[in-house]
Amino acid sequence: MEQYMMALDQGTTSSRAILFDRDGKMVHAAQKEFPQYFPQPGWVEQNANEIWGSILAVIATCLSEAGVKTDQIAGIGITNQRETTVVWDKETGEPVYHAIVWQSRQTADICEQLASAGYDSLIREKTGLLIDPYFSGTKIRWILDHVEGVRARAERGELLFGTIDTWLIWKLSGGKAHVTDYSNASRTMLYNIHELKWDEELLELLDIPACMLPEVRPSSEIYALTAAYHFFGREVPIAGAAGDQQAALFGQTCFKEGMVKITYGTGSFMLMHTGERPVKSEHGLITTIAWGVNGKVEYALEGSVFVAGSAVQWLRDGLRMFRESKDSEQYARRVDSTEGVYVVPAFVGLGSPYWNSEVRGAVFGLTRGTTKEHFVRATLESLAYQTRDVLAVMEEDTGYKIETLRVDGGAVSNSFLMEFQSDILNVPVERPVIIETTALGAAYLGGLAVGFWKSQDEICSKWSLEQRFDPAMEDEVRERLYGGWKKAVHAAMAFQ
Ligand SMILES: Nc1ncnc2c1ncn2[C@@H]1O[C@H](COP(=O)(O)OP(=O)(O)O)[C@@H](O)[C@H]1O
Ligand SMILES: O=P(O)(O)OC[C@H](O)CO
Repeated sequence: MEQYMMALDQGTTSSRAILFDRDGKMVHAAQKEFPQYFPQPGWVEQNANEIWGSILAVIATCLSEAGVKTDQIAGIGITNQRETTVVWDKETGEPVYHAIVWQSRQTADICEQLASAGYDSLIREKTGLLIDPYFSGTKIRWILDHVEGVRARAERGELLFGTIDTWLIWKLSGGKAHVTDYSNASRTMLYNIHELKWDEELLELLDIPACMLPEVRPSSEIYALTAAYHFFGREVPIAGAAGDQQAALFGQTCFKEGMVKITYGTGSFMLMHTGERPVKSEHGLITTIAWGVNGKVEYALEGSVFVAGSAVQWLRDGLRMFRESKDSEQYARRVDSTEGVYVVPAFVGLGSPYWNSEVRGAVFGLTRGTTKEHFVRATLESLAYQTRDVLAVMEEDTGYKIETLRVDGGAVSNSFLMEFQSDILNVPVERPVIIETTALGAAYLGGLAVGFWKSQDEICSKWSLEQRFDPAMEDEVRERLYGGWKKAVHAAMAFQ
């Protein structure tokens, strides 16, 4: 009977279960969206039980639609929206508060205090990160400070913290395993990425009890078996985990130093593999752990853009400009340019390379002649401009000239976006056959641990190109357009 690896990809807006065969081909996928909560401007929350429910639903749907039995699943790999923070009771399994999502700005005050007390370089040195509400540490602190009775319960050892990987592994294993992997730990602002341990000084600084924290393990290893009674009716090895951006780097087989990928999902994230060497950025990128595999921890340099595909969702759901995200392409193609319109989608501030929590979205260059088509095109173009902001500083920080860019994630099926991306970077863009690279990376990590695949070399041979987009824009046009974007971003930042 044919065997498969199952990837569980728990993203910001939806959960997916995807089956992969030994050739790394997608056999079947099931996907389910779940609710988002916006309790105050700039806050983004989710319900961890609803996330768990969506995972159970996609597992069941995927297996039944594919006609695959549980004894055909060799193992499970997990990948997740990163930084999103859950705190729950270890006896009842009940979360004490909503999951605070990575995009949420509700800890801006705590960050402000840390920055004005001068902790910037200490945090940078130990964790590779900047002080920003993005990371989990201040989100845990916020829950301990704001939810009644929670601090005392945490100090008595009754509560557990986890990012979404940890929460899912804990639930899948019936509460047996409280673990995370190196890549997820490196997003908490509490983990020392050089000494590979939770950092006591940072825990003290944020007043977070160490007993809440999960054990940190490699990204490819059997953490636990699924609790048979739950749903599989069988004990299936949970054999790999990585944050979604690191999993995408793995799925794109960027195993060599200097290789780069960008994933366009809710946000967009460019990661360069830097080998066993953590590279420090001078220009607003962050240093992160790529994964721990084969007894080795490897690092990446990352540019994190908070709003990418979610700007397209905003056009769709907020402004009701079209029914489906993919319709954005036909509107954008109906005009030859935006005629000077720029959209700066800074809905939750700006991440790399600006790191500005206060700035909000803006539109520039409107005239009486501006149409929906210009507006849609300007929004798609903003995704490409943000990528250029990040790529430019990544080249400066590493000294590498980026020759090609591997792309993946929901929005890369938009060929207009890919053409414009290549034009504005003046770099060829390569779209692989499998754009669900995040899930593929998780399957690979899990599959290596259970012997479904033998080695990273074997995996490398499975990457295949679907389409390459070569730059075709004149230099003068490229620089004029990009110059307009820089002016628009700076004008948006001036309006605070
Ligand atoms: N053809 C398209 N053009 C532009 N954006 C798209 C297209 N298809 C999907 N998207 C956007 O991509 C995002 C979904 O990508 P996905 O990788 O599933 O995200 P996530 O993992 O963050 O939930 C959505 O924000 C959606 O608006
Ligand atoms: O949900 P995505 O794919 O945009 O990924 C979110 C990131 O992991 C946030 O750090």
